[in-house]
Amino acid sequence: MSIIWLLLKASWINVMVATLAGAISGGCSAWLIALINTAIAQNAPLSLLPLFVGLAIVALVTSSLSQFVLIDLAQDAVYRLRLQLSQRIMAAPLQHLEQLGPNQLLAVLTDDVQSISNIVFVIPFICIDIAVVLGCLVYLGWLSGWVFLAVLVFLLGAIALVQLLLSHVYRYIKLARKEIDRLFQHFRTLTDGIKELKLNSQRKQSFFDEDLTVSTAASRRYQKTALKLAAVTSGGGQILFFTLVGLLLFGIPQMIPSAQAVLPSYILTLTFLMGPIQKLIEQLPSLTTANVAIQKVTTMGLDLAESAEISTVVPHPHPQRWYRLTLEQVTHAYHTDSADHAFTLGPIDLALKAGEIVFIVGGNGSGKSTLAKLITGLYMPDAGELRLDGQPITEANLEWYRQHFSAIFSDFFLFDRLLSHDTLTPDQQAQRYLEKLELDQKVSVQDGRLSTIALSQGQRKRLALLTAYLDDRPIYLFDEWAADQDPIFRDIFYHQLLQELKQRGKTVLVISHDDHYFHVGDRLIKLDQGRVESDKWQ
Ligand SMILES: Nc1ncnc2c1ncn2[C@@H]1O[C@H](COP(=O)(O)OP(=O)(O)OP(=O)(O)O)[C@@H](O)[C@H]1O
Repeated sequence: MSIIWLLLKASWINVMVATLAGAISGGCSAWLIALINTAIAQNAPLSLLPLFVGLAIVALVTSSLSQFVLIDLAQDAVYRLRLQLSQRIMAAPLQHLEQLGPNQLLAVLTDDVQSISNIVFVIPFICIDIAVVLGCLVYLGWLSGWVFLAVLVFLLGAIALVQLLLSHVYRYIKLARKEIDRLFQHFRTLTDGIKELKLNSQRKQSFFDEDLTVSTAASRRYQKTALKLAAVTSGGGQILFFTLVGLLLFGIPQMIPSAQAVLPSYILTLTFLMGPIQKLIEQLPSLTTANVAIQKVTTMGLDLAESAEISTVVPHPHPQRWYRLTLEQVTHAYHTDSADHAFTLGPIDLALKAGEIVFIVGGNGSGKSTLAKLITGLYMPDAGELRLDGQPITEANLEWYRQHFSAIFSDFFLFDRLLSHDTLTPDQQAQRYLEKLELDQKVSVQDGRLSTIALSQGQRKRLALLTAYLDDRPIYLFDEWAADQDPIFRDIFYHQLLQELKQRGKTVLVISHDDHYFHVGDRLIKLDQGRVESDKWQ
């Protein structure tokens, strides 16, 4: 049923057009059957030929129209679903996405959307088959009210039985879908942890036997059970169909003697119906899978939409001037399953001035990156307030606020497409920076794209710095940027690049463990267990 809602939401007018065209096509098909019955009874008089040809043409044209409308509708629905989900992911708060984890998001974006897309492909054919079945039922009703009533009672019983079997299919498909989340997690281990797996055969074997095989086997078990139940349902449907034909042939003449005359027409119509009914039954497992997928996508979509940040138009996407950024009693807690190990940052009071080089230091897990995410607006404080030049940062101006920052986190992502806001083209600007970062022998830029990003970690970080330079934001944040640099370039970074940024009026926040270089900062903020332990100007 969810699939119908998906289509109705896409465009109920088109659903109506398709339904009407499908109904006409189904009606014409039923009429054709009636005509064939009449023709057989009357030795096929030629006077019936024009009607026969006309009905066949109308049935074909309306069925094609209905299919075209449904093809557009269904493919548009999947298109919108993909974009809407991606937009919702982009709009969801970072912490919420971190809690969900990449596996769940990927499973929905790939597996579920694919299941929906698969069924959407056959929806037009399913609808035409339904229209033909309904049209024929109307014809059967017209042939004989009593026989139709008997057939209807039988069909309702059969549908209830099929529905019962389907509810079990649904249960197993849901269980199989649950395993998919776990499988995606293992696939990520396979791709991201391949080096570690290759180097440790014991770990590789235990991962393969105890994680990957267990999940894959569970998924196979549930899928097999679901498909076998679906096969039983399909076989049951066929048996029920033959039971109905038998009932009509041998039972009805005993119960309703007057119906004897219409029975040949009934049997012919039901035999004609066998094709569409069989096809409908064959689609049941895919329909059930798609419904489970739609439920998953809807739940995830609603969950993301509920937590979505307010989308705002940023009035000045490249802000340059600011004077004072303050954090007042700001706190942030990570919500984990175990309350004993939950980490809380703050309350923190800080005032940052434009044009400073500020070092944020402290031991592992002291909260430096968490503080960086709060300062850059990636996390909203649980309590307390951020203010930029006295203006409180709320959801309404968060997007604008974030545009003040260019950050390279330790788990940075490198885009190969460059953006530039200068009068120079990105290629010209980037070439200058490539030389400065000693990468011009390795990488070139053409049409705003880097020729390669397959480089060493230190070189990739230099490319990230290049994109940050091109961003040209007023505040730069580097989270352990120099950790992967060779001693010579590390020295260039602390002594030359940071100073150049300062001379250009930029504020630079540097998270660092390089205590040899702490002295190059104007200020040193030391964190310990989520609190500011010391804050010194030097
Ligand atoms: N996504 C997360 N979910 C739950 N807890 C987290 C998450 N990220 C960090 N933490 C917790 O917050 C604490 C502070 O982490 P944070 O990354 O801010 O420290 P850090 O000072 O940057 O450490 P390091 O020097 O090792 O990079 C950690 O001890 C961890 O327990």
